[in-house]
Amino acid sequence: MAKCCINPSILSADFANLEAELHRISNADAVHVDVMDNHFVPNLSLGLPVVSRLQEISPVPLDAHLMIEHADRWAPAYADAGVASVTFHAEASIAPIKLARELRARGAKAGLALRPGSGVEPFLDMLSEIDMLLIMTVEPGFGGQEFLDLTLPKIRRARAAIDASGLDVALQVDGGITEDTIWRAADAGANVFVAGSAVYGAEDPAGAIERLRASGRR
Ligand SMILES: O=C(CO)[C@@H](O)[C@H](O)COP(=O)(O)O
Repeated sequence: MAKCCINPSILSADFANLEAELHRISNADAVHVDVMDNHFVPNLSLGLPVVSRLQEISPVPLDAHLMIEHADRWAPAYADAGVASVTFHAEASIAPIKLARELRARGAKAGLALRPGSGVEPFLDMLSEIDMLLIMTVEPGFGGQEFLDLTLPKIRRARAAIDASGLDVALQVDGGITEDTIWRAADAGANVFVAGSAVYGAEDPAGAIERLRASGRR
């Protein structure tokens, strides 16, 4: 695998010491920021003002995952805040191609996310409009869940379509990623991995990132 990017999810971090927590994972490729609105998912996390502040203090680029309704309305502001990669849910967007173009026009990479139960096929014709496809490997909303094996065939189909397209689209997976599951997602074709509990639950988050990389490349 050419790439095995690990993006720790700050949902699992100690929010009281966020700046210190961010510096403990400075060997990560990006930090995955879970934005939840308590409507699209049954959980509430943080919003644009906090993400903007994180943007200022993070030693690595931000990878914002918007688990929010009305993505078309709210996502562009995250690109304007300088977030490197902004991922919105296909299920929360009325015009995903238009939104992806808008994010890119504002200088961000555009990501499209799918819930475990959403098919990938309806979105394969927009691969040229996005920089990353995120296949959720748990039901979005909470950290600490079990990796859903039923998502593996979808990851394989997405990988085949990306390879056939010849486009440089990252394939991200998020949820239940551990040293035991990362290699299976990698084997199916994922190359960007979000890990919350496996990183922040470890005594040495930087070491956990390296162990995940090694397992993802095996
Ligand atoms: O967005 C989500 C869940 O909605 C994920 O980013 C999780 O926060 C990842 O945490 P772990 O499953 O790795 O503990």
